[in-house]
Amino acid sequence: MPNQSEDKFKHKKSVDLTTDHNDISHQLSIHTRQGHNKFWSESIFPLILCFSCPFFVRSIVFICGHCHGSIIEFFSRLFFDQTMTLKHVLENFFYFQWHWPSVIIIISFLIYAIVMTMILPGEEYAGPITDTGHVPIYRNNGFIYYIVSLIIFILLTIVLKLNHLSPTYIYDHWEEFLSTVNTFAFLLCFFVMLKGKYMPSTDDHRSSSNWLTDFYRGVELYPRIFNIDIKLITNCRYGMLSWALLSSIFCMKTFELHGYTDSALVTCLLTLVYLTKFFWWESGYMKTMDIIVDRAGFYLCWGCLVWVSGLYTLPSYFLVTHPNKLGPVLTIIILTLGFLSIYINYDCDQQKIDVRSSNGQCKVWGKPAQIIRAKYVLLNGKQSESILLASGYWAISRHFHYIPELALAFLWSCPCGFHYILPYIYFIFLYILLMHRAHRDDQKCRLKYGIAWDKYCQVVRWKVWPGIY
Ligand SMILES: NC(=O)C1=CN([C@@H]2O[C@H](COP(=O)(O)OP(=O)(O)OC[C@H]3O[C@@H](n4cnc5c(N)ncnc54)[C@H](OP(=O)(O)O)[C@@H]3O)[C@@H](O)[C@H]2O)C=CC1
Ligand SMILES: CC(C)CCC[C@@H](C)[C@H]1CC[C@H]2C3=CC=C4C[C@@H](O)CC[C@]4(C)[C@H]3CC[C@]12C
Repeated sequence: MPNQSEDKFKHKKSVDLTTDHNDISHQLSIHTRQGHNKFWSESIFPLILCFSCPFFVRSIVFICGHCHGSIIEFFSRLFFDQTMTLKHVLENFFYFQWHWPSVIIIISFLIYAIVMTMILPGEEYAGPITDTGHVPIYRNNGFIYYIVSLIIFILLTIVLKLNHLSPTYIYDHWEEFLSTVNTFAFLLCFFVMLKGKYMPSTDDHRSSSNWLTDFYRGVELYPRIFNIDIKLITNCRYGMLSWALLSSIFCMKTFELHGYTDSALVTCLLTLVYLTKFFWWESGYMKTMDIIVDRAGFYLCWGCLVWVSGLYTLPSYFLVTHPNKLGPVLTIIILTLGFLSIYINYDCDQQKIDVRSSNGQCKVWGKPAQIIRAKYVLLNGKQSESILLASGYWAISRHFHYIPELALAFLWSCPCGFHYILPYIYFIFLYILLMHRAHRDDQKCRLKYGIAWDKYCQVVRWKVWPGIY
């Protein structure tokens, strides 16, 4: 049920589409909250997250490396073991380090990502028009970038092996590596914030007097330096590729230590196929909430550099020290269900893209697409129209695509077994993130489309889980 404050905006004719979810909640808060609540959401909340997230990622690695993957052991050592005091933990955990080999790897990787993004061929495509009338232009070379990068990685691994070296060096120095990425990511976010405040690339920016808010949420929607799109680099070209490479490196390390291990292979394969799907659909990703709604700040940039490296790779990382034997039957079952989840998730995103690119003149599951034409007004007064698909997956629930996404996260974590909760932290995080995202997206669409969205909600009642939520 929409709440009262949402109702106020239901028939709002003009919606600031440059705003993000935080701005939407900000608009709502004008009507519902008092100043001291704003102080919490704009100062205390970002401050807590900027401190606790790095600490959280670091703790997870520490638990894997020093507490046998057991959260209970971590806390019992913390409270009852004299050799590990809270002071020791905090000293080690606030980790702004420069580990020089890691610095070289990170900078080289970043330069590689930027150069390849610039030189690889691909047709130009446009992102959605912003409220200020800006149309971001990208080159569609994500998939070729991913494939070329994997080939280079394989060749590099062979060369390193011939010289008695291995990319698993990164696993061996994972704590230093992650600390260095963390330092680097904080510096980058600070730089991106300053750039947004003093030299914004487009008019789609929102700066406040509160630097904490600006640091956490970001200032610019489409920051570019020498025409290089920062969000494309951090989210896709660095973030997603590093996820694929790190999962491969952790799988290689498991093989180095324990020989062939089916559990590590299953997790790695599912991750690689999922990320292949991601890069295939990258131009679709550049039209999602992360890009058109969320600005470049700590949440997105630090998240894609550190949170993804530390938390999204956790099942593969955990398997290095906790390998399992699945056997051929379980291997085949998990792989089949995993590939099916990836396919359904992709198909669902694709249905939406197809219906919009054909202006509603396409078939969905063999029948003419059921659509709702939703009008909205940009801040500059111009009227625009979008198509809402009300058949296929989009008739089952309004965010049905999150279900296969969650199923997959569970499937690539379950080779870790069920003795420890740690490898499921990604799954738990994703569950919370997606349920909250479904809510945020509903708010955003209601503000944008008004009655048309309500009409869609009447046809499709459920947010995510049919019959439940
Ligand atoms: N692993 C991870 O950490 C995460 C993965 N994901 C994955 O990323 C992908 C994209 O997800 P996400 O960014 O959340 O969502 P999307 O941005 O792709 O989808 C939501 C948007 O689609 C449009 N829309 C909503 N309903 C309809 C409809 N019925 N017909 C047509 N368009 C509609 C609206 O945008 P508009 O303004 O254009 O109308 C809405 O804001 C998914 O596959 C998801 O599973 C997502 C989050 C986290
Ligand atoms: C507490 C935090 C600092 C949280 C940071 C969260 C971000 C790192 C993630 C938020 C949304 C995530 C993503 C959205 C959609 C995606 C498409 C999918 O196909 C691949 C993954 C991803 C790009 C994913 C990546 C991490 C987030 C940006």
